[in-house]
Amino acid sequence: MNEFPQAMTIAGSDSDGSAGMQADLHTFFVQGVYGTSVLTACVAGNSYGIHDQVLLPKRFIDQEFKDLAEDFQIRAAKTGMLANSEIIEAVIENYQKYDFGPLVVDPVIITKHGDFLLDQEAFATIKEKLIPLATVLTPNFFEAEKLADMKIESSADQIQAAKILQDMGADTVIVKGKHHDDQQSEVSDLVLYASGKQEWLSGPYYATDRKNGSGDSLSACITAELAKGKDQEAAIHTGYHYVQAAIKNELAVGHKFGPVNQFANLN
Ligand SMILES: Nc1ncnc2c1ncn2[C@@H]1O[C@H](COP(=O)(O)OP(=O)(O)O)[C@@H](O)[C@H]1O
Ligand SMILES: Cc1ncc(COP(=O)(O)OP(=O)(O)O)c(N)n1
Repeated sequence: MNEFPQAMTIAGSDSDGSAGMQADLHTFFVQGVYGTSVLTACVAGNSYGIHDQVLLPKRFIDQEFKDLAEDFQIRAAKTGMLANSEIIEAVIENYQKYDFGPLVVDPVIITKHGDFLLDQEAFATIKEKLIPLATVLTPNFFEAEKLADMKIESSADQIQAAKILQDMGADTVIVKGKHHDDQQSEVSDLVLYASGKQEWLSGPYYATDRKNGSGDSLSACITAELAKGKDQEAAIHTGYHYVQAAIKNELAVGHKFGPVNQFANLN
């Protein structure tokens, strides 16, 4: 009993299944990990965009954590959409109360199509209270700019932002590369490990409209691998290759901006 690897996503539901909790649970499944979930918010949307959001009350979030803590042996967890300071504080309080293993923090601020999923007033709470709990922090370049309070225009800036975020208390920081220019040939993510070791994970730039949920899939795959007992470096490498395959092998669902293809990683 209870030996099967179990992980937890603390995130919002994205109704079109491309990102958020759905992407996390798809990824856990594909990676052979049992997925549990603490739902923070519900987002109504489809491949054309997001059209409404509803946030869940703290008492319900507290109950979700309590129920999972009492019954499951969760070995790793990740955060996604946390919406505002009240929800972030509730997540931190519960995370510190129970033992859910290492925490992957995906500091979701905005989707790649410009919809905000976090109130601006919550940036300080993420920086001061959530980042210090992160085993692995996975900002995209925009989130890294906001949280490190600097512009990222070069590889040196990517490293500098990672150092600033590590100084806030995260163990390992992945500052994901820019990918917004159809003229670019490569995308490079920078990993700054707790030891100080730096590693560039680079691959081809894919000019596709089917990459919703790329960031969630990366952080969820790292979480799944940590839940299986993999070390950070191995978990990050697996996560990176998982997302590369999911972007490269397009999946035709939805009519506009589709999801990355989690099925590409099924054996
Ligand atoms: N067009 C692309 N071509 C190649 N890799 C990409 C592309 N878009 C995203 N990635 C990769 O997907 C992963 C998630 O990054 P990103 O999309 O920036 O996260 P987020 O969804 O949080 O914005 C990273 O490893 C990044 O390098
Ligand atoms: C409910 C919900 N949570 C998170 C996201 C954003 O997902 P992410 O993978 O970080 O970014 P995109 O690649 O989808 O922009 C979301 N859309 N919905």
